[in-house]
Amino acid sequence: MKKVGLYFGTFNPIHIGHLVIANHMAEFSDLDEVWLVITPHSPFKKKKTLLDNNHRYEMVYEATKDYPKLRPSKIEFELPQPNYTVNTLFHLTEKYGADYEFSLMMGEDNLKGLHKWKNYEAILEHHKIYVYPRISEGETDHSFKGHPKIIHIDAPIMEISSTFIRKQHKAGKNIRPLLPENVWKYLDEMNFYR
Ligand SMILES: Nc1ncnc2c1ncn2[C@@H]1O[C@H](COP(=O)(O)OP(=O)(O)OP(=O)(O)O)[C@@H](O)[C@H]1O
Ligand SMILES: O=C(O)c1ccc[n+]([C@@H]2O[C@H](COP(=O)([O-])O)[C@@H](O)[C@H]2O)c1
Repeated sequence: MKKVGLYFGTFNPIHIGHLVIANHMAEFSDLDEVWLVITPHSPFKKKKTLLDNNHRYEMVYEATKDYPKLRPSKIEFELPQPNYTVNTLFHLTEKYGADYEFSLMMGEDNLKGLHKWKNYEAILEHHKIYVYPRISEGETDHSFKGHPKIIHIDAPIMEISSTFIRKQHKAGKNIRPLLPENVWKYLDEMNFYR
């Protein structure tokens, strides 16, 4: 059974911070593959500046096509919105559970908010969570400290965000090195975030 790490995000757009983390997890943990799941509508985020699902998918596809262990996933496109991760995990397990063991991947920042996620107890009961370091404020809930299903992986810290990229690109700054080259080309040709 293949071990798959699910990396959920809006990827608006995907940047090298995402790619470094996804590759690090695929190479340096016991995961066999990482699937980057493009979320149409993240529960705590406004949809305002969000690019169309298929454009975000296309950029994730372009970023990962030369990496055999990384795969873009459209699975949430057909599920109800906002997209609660517990529903997606249930759906994926029903569909592919015979061949794949699914775990979650998230930064330490997101772990600090996990107790606010829908049915997070059910998520932890059935799945492992791989956590990478991220600079952030606040404390991790004490029940998550030393939790047997929460696995810390020491990946590099890259403080880049899609918000920064969108904003600075709009302001006419050169943000090209922060994006995989194919993603930059697509974004530039399509005139996104202008
Ligand atoms: N530079 C980074 N290093 C590690 N993890 C990141 C980085 N940027 C985002 N993430 C994490 O990757 C996941 C997917 O990222 P997502 O596209 O949703 O966020 P983002 O890049 O912070 O976007 P935005 O700025 O639009 O909110 C999230 O869990 C987010 O916390
Ligand atoms: O299921 C939930 O309640 C839930 C709440 C917040 C976030 N998530 C997932 O976490 C991913 C990253 O969230 P965000 O807001 O940091 O982009 C997002 O794409 C969702 O899939 C899930």
